[in-house]
This record gives sequence, structure tokens and C-alpha cells, in this order.
Amino acid sequence: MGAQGPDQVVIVGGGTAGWMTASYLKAAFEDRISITLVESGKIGTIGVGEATFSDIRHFFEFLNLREEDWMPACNATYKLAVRFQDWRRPGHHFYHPFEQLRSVNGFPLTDWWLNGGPGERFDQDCFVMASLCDAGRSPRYLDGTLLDQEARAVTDEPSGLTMSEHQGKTQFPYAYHFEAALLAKYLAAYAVDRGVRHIVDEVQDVRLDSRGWIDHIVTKEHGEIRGDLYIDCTGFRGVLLNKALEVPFMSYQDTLPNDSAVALQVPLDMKKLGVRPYTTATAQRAGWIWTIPLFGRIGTGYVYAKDYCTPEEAERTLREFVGPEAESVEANHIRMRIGRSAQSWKNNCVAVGLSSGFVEPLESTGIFFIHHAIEQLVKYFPAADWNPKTRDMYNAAVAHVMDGVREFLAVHYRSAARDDTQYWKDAKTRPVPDALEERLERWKAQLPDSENIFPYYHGLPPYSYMCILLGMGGIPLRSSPAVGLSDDTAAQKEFQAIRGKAQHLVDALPTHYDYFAEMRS
Ligand SMILES: Cc1cc2nc3c(=O)[nH]c(=O)nc-3n(C[C@H](O)[C@H](O)[C@H](O)COP(=O)(O)OP(=O)(O)OC[C@H]3O[C@@H](n4cnc5c(N)ncnc54)[C@H](O)[C@@H]3O)c2cc1C
Ligand SMILES: N[C@H](Cc1c[nH]c2cc(Cl)ccc12)C(=O)O
Repeated sequence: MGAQGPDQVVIVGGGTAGWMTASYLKAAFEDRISITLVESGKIGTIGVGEATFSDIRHFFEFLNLREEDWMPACNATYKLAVRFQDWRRPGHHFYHPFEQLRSVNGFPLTDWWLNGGPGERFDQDCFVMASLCDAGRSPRYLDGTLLDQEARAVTDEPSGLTMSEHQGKTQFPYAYHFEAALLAKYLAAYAVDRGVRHIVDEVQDVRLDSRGWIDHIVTKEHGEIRGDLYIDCTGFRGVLLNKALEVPFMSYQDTLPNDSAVALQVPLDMKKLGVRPYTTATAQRAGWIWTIPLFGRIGTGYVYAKDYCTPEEAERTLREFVGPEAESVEANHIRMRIGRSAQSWKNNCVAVGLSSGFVEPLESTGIFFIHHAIEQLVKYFPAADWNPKTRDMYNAAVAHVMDGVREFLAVHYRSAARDDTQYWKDAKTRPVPDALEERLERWKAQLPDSENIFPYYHGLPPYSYMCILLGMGGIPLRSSPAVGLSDDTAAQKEFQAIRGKAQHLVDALPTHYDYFAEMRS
């Protein structure tokens, strides 16, 4: 241990979590800490074709990586929104976009929309992005400039802030789709280049000292490896935190029953078919199917609850959904551990990634959890005295993010109007996390705002809740009485401005495919 505190870091696990952690810590502390990353050559990583939050750009900025560097290496594309298909009824869709919701006279535009919007679709009337998604547009022009002046101003946002410090200040217009396994490979090269020691071997034992702290790990071929701080990135196995240190795992399954997935990677002729600029979540009889457009193929999979659907049935449904292109592609069946570790940091061990916690990928939060955990780890990095208050603050921040996202996901199922199978009928009566029942009652009287959503930072702004409630259609909502009593001229002007801007951008922007074809040429 150095005079400042722990400076020998051992990371176990070489998936996205392991390499994101190694590269970020190297960028933060350079050679003032030493990092060893041990990963098994036999135990595979999870990588299905992932979607992200827009905040991940801060991760790449921190590492000084530009889109032109990392995106082609990871088959990455842009994500302007999540498209929810068939959650209200077959044929219906709406978007949850990356776009700040406008306000008029102190009320969100959605409130004015409920009182008498110009059209049937709140997403198209209140957000420009919905039209860009429907039209398959890129958020950047071929020369790389961002879609409009307003968004360009976002790139001048203050640097050096953590994600939670950025929240509410600006809304960047897009996130990414990429292959997490390729990102891990890309970051491995970045980290090793900067001095991270990489060992391919299996951890067979974790030895504790008399206080119950990790003393060393035992590998199959490289013997004992020692460090001050151990980071558990071993995925659902939780080899260090859950197994060796016996930290219990708190399941979220009473509220979020989906515990299984079957995934396919399907090569497609993108030139012919185009590349959609959004993630699609299509409701199914016992869950939903994700479609994530990558460059050259799609990642797709059925997330389901095994209490309602067998793996064979799920694979059959997925293959029928995708069509003949998937015929020769092998399916990957995955059991998901849904919930979080009771503490993600115990003694000298911090879990990051699936070992810390995971919720089903409906709102693409897995990599956001990792990014948030790493930022918090740097913020609360231990000193020589291992002050337990630092650990407690870290644990609280990580738990809040996961518990908050759990609530947000529960809102999706409770508010979905669809009720054609037992799975969807049960979604209306399934218990929701504490306090959400009361919040739902309040949102029936007044649309969600920052005062009445989950009270701690969890990545989601109030407008995200509005989108889900307005789009899912199963919970009665009303506009504020004050909106009904007010002159709506300014709101109608705003609706018109959105329509005009959307039309202009649809005409001016290239297709999503054309943008990436140009970037790669
Ligand atoms: C179905 C599904 C869909 C998902 N979709 C998304 C999405 O759209 N967006 C998103 O943000 N996230 C998504 N995720 C989550 C995302 O894929 C993971 O958060 C991310 O890949 C990080 O995984 P990880 O590194 O924690 O674990 P893993 O990828 O499982 O890596 C674990 C590592 O630990 C190593 N290991 C394990 N045991 C040992 C041992 N004894 N000795 C040495 N090494 C060991 C393995 O070899 C491996 O390198 C999804 C996850 C699933 C399951
Ligand atoms: N931290 C925010 C979270 C956020 C804001 N709008 C959206 C839309 C979708 Cl589809 C996911 C997350 C968010 C961010 O990532 O910008």
C-alpha cells in the first residue's frame, strides 16, 4: 500500500466491466496506481449487442477517445430513442427519445398536449426526435456537425462533471448501440498500452485474512496474486464479493419477473435495409424482444419470464420474429440474475458490473450502472485509513441508482395497456417497490416532475417517466387544471415549431446508414 492509500489494484474479470474499470482508472490515476487484470480464457463474457445512455460520451471523453476512433472498431451506431412497439396494443408504437421536453408558461408541453394537442401522438407532437426516428435519420450531417444549433451548444457543456452533476443541465441528443465484447477488446488495448498488466487465467480461490479482508487470490497457472484493492468484475458469478465475502444478493424478481433471455446476432445487408437510429422493444406474449441495429448486423433477443414461457418457446418466437436471416445463426440462452448485491463494496472488495447488480435491459442500463460505479469509485477512492464512511457513501449511491431504475422499469409494466395474456394481466397486479404505488396515484393527478419521482439520482429525468406513462396508455392521466384555464396560444405555437423543425431536419439530414457508410469510407 502506498503512503496515499491503496495503490495496487487487482481486477478479476475481462468483460465490459473489467476493461472499462481498468481503462478509466488508468486515465484517472496514470502510473500512480498499478493495475493487474485477471480474466479466465474459458469463462465467456456477456455481449449481445448493447444499447446505452447518452451519458456514456463522458466516459469516452475522459479517456480522450473520439467517435471516429472507437465506433468503427465496435460496429457502433447512434441511438436517438427507444421505440416501444405493441406495448399498448398491436400496431401501436411510441418513442422515449433523448430530447429535453419543452415547457410553456411553467408547464411541460406534455401537460398542454393532454389538454388539446394537435395530433394523436404525444411523442411526435412534443419531440422532434420521434419524426427523425420514423424517417431513419442520422443526428449528424455527413460533415459531422450535429443536427441543430441547440444540440451543438450542448457540446460546449462544462467538462469535468460526473453524470449525476450533468443531470438536468443539458440533454445530449443521442446514445450508442455497439458490441460490448468489441468495446472490451478495444479498451483492453488502451489499458495494456498504458501499463495495465493482463493475465489470462482462472481464479480458483480467494483467501481472506483474519479480519475477513481479501489477502490474495489464487490462480490456476500464475499462483498467488496480491493487491490492496480488489475489483470484482466476474459477472453473474460474483466470485469475490458474493462467493468469497458472502455478501447476499437481493433479488428484484417480485417486481421484475423476467429472468431469462435468448439472443441472436443476425448479419443483414444494411445497405439494402438501412440502419434504424433507435433500439426497438417489441412486446411479446411473455416479455419483449430487443432489436439493436449495429453496423452490419442486428443484435436481437427475447427477454422473458421462465414462469410464463419455456426456453424452446422463446427461441421459436424469436426466430419467427426475425425471419429466414436467422436460420443458420446459433441461439445464446442466458439466465439473468435480477437485483443487486446488498453492498457493492465490502472491506477491500468493490463489485462493478453484473456482479454488483443488473436489471433486465429494457432501458439499456447495464453499461450505465458500470459507468456510474466507476465514477463513484474514483470519487470515493479509499485512503490509507479505509474510512468506512467513504465506503458507505459509495454503497448508497450505487444502491440508489439500481433501486431507482428498478422503479422506472416497474412503471413500464404497470402502465402498459396490453392485457392479452396471463403475463400481461399479472403485470397489472404485481407488487411494485415501496412508495411507487403512492407515486402512481400522484401522477394520475399531476404528471411526474422532479419533486415526485424516485428522490435520488438514478439517471432518469422526469420527462422519461412522462413518456412511458403517456405511451403505455394503461393509466389514466389528466392535464393540470391551470393549463385548462389558461390561454394556449404559446403552447400551440410551440407544437407548430416542433412540427416545422422536424420537417426541416427530416429533409436536411442524411439517413443513418449513409452517415456511417461515410464515416467508414
Ligand atoms: C440479455 C442481456 C442483454 C443486455 N443488454 C444490455 C444493453 O442493451 N445495454 C447495456 O448497457 N447493458 C446490457 N446488458 C448488460 C451488459 O452486457 C453487461 O453489463 C456488460 O457486458 C458487463 O458485463 P460484466 O463485465 O459485468 O460481466 P461478463 O461479461 O459476464 O464478464 C465476466 C468476466 O469475468 C471473468 N470470470 C468469471 N469468473 C472468473 C474466474 N473464476 N476467474 C477469472 N475470471 C473470471 C470472465 O472470464 C469474464 O471475463 C445486457 C445483459 C444481458 C444479460
Ligand atoms: N441520463 C440520461 C437519461 C435519459 C434521458 N433521456 C433518455 C432516453 C432514453 Cl431512451 C434513455 C435514457 C435517457 C441520458 O442518458 O441522457
